[in-house]
Amino acid sequence: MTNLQNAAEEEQLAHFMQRIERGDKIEADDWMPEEYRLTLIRLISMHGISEIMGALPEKEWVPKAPSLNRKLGIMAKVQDEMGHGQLLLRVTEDLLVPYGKNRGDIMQDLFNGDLKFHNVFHMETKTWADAGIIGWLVDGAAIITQTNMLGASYGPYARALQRICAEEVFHAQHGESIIMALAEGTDEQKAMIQESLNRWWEALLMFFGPASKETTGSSKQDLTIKYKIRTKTNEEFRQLFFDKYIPRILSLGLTIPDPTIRFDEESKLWSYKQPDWNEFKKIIKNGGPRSHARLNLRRSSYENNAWVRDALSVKVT
Ligand SMILES: CC(C)(COP(=O)(O)OP(=O)(O)OC[C@H]1O[C@@H](n2cnc3c(N)ncnc32)[C@H](O)[C@@H]1OP(=O)(O)O)[C@@H](O)C(=O)NCCC(=O)NCCSC(=O)Cc1ccccc1
Repeated sequence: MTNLQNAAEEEQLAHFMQRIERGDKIEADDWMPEEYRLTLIRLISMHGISEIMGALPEKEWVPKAPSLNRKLGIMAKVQDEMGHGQLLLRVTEDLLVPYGKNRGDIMQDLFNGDLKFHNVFHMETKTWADAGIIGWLVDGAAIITQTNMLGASYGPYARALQRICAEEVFHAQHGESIIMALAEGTDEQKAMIQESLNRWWEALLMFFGPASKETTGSSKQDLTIKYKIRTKTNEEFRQLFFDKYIPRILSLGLTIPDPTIRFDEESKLWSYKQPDWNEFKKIIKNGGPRSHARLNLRRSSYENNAWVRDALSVKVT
């Protein structure tokens, strides 16, 4: 590369960073550095595919919901999550244009194990309380990370998140309503929530990702903050989750399954028992209790529906 080309590229990059600094929205066909494009592809494809895989744990409870109203509610939620996934895969597809890849390739990356989905969706849903905990606390956690990105520098993602976040608020209310009904129920129902919370607690802490790269060997937090895709670190998100949900959990008479957890008045931070990050690494490499079953289900429904994609892609002359 000549000195002239180098200088032109540096100027282009400086101009891009000025746009980021002054809060411009970057659009799909604007020039962007490859690092920015790859950061977005990694984040949004994982988010999108997690929404799709995230519909499966609750889908298992559609036939077993305890009333018709609950069945309608959980079915609507499952549909919404699949819709979020489709929307986000479309946003990713535009970013993939220079690499000649599309949504089908993202799905293949999932099946090949090259694309991860969020740790919580590898877990079992053993009881109806699990359906409530997912809506109340997993969606609650998702609202914390996703509302932080409503102002993201990448316009198409920020706009998609407006709709997604609005719907996630309904999902959290749906989950809260399941939990409130159980909390006002029999001793057995109350025990069911506590047992579910005990099993989900570690997964909920892991949801926000490790605090630093020492845990997994890599962290993209600095990049997403540098490019103003988000403003807070993984640990700041986890602390916001504690601030919001610990008082609510305790007010229902439940116990946090961590006897060491406490709020430090001086630092204004919660100290808590770290989840098992080695287990986290295993789960996100598709070694969780339901990873294979859910991937198999996704693969077979993708294959069974191939005829619909084929029919839609036929050009009528
Ligand atoms: C903040 C964070 C969660 C993590 O920050 P990052 O910058 O991504 O991570 P960082 O670089 O610090 O980590 C180092 C390494 O660890 C990986 N890793 C980290 N955490 C996880 C994890 N939890 N699970 C698995 N892997 C994780 C990470 O990829 C990286 O791996 P690499 O080295 O690249 O191979 C971010 O992904 C985010 O905001 N995402 C957008 C929102 C979103 O996706 N929402 C969730 C889905 S929607 C939802 O829930 C709604 C719903 C509810 C109910 C039912 C259905 C649907």
